[in-house]
Amino acid sequence: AVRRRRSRSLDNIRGPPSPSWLHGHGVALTRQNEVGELDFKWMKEYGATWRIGGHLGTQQLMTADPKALQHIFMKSGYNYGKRKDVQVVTEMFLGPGIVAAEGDKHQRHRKIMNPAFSAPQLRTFLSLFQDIGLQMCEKLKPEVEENPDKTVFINKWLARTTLDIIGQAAFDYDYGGLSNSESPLLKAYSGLFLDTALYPSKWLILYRSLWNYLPNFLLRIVPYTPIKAHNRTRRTARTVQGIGRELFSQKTKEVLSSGKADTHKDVMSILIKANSSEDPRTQLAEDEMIAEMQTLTFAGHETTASTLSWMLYELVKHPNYQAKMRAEIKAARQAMLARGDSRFSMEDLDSMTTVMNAIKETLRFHPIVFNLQRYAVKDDILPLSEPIITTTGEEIHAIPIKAGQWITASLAGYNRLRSVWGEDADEWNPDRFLRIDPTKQIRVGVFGNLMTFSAGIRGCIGWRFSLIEMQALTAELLENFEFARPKEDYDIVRLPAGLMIPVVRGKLYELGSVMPLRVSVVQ
Ligand code: HEM
Repeated sequence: AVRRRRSRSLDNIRGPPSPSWLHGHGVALTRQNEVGELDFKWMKEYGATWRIGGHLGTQQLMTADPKALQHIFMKSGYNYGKRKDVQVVTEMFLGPGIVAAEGDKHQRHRKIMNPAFSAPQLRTFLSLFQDIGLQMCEKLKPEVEENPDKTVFINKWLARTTLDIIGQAAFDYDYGGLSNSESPLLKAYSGLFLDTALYPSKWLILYRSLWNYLPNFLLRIVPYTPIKAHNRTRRTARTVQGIGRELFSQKTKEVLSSGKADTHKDVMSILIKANSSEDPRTQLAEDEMIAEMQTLTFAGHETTASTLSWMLYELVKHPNYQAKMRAEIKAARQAMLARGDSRFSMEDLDSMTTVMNAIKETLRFHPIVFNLQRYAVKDDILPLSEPIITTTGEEIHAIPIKAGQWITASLAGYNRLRSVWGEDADEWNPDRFLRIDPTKQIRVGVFGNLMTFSAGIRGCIGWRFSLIEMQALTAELLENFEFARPKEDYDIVRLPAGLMIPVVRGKLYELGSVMPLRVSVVQ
């Protein structure tokens, strides 16, 4: 820590004064009234890159700059690593899988997982997404028909739906999200972010920062510190692991028994096949494979459900756009029926421009992963596309970075840059994608020049899965239902709880994370 303090290299970068020597801005960032509140404020004051206070008087760089993000995530390989505290917390949640792995180890995980996430493979899941989407509609319909004024917590319905989708697509297994309200997984995940990641205490924040200075053998012990958030995390992880272990041994037997290998198309079977044909020295171990299942279950459901919830929230605020999307879906349905098909093909869904733009705009405006933490593995020069003015009044286009420097990538900030998204970047307006020319933007991210799925070798492996799922579910939802403001006047805020979660202002402890909407059946 002393060495890091001495090697401060950001003295000439402007930024807000640190509110505390002990915590820096660590506490303030977790206490924002809304996700992005501080990022947007600081961007207005200092430009797209600025300095914030770290723990024990250290400095951190925060950036939303396109070129800087491209450099960190897409051009530097593993030179900007995940911090140890982030790795340990991730491993507590998800086990020793792809998200916690670093360097060569990560490459090994990614190599085994990549084949299961190719575009042709994912397209085969479309009819599954549509089936489960329809099941959700069939279950929701009687509830809203019976009581048209009923307020529906749509995020809960979507989470149950996406849990079933990931269960079937990834493991050919029914998690019972829609059919069983007592589903052990639903129970384990319910309220998880509120219990483990919202408003961590000052001491927990500091304690975790200090993990970065501990030797690896001690890092194996810290998750067992008897802290409520850690206990809850490990309990949830144990439940998911238990199911994963059973499924894994069953699947391994099925897939590796002769003659059955090619009949299984779920992600896990593909992974087991890919792993078995690897050189034994680079194969994933059983606990790593089980961690992959934990990861897919966790990363593969709440993320998509949450993004869809935010899209419906915006569609309630923009009823004309909602009507435009419904008309587009209906027209596509008629064309599809006229040619003798009974289901939308991937081409049909891809041709729905207003739907796709609403999804893209929601990913931009409401990035559920709103920032990512990294540290510089070695000295470097960080290039900027948006030059900044230093404390001495000089304009600079690059920042020297010392090895060990902590950097926070503001995904929420980048997604609101006026230079990239236009003067109306602070408004939800899907039509911006009709006017934006992506070839004139600096290329970042894996999709639509957005940073929401991150980028490069550690970018979201499931982005295409999620996109097809959102396209299919949106078509089903909007064709069947209309979404409007609930009778009660709810003020929704975006709280930082690891992921960005929707909460009714003033009702956090009463309702938990909810997205209340009025839902009626389209006549
Ligand atoms: C709207 C939906 C989603 C969003 C916004 C999202 C976002 C992200 C982000 C920002 C990362 C980088 C995390 C980091 O560097 O620490 C990531 C990684 C990952 N995501 Fe997603 N994700 C979504 C859906 C999914 C789905 C559906 C799956 C699986 C089916 C998935 C699986 C993963 C995995 C396995 C990683 C780790 C990749 C690696 O480290 O190489 N995600 N995601």
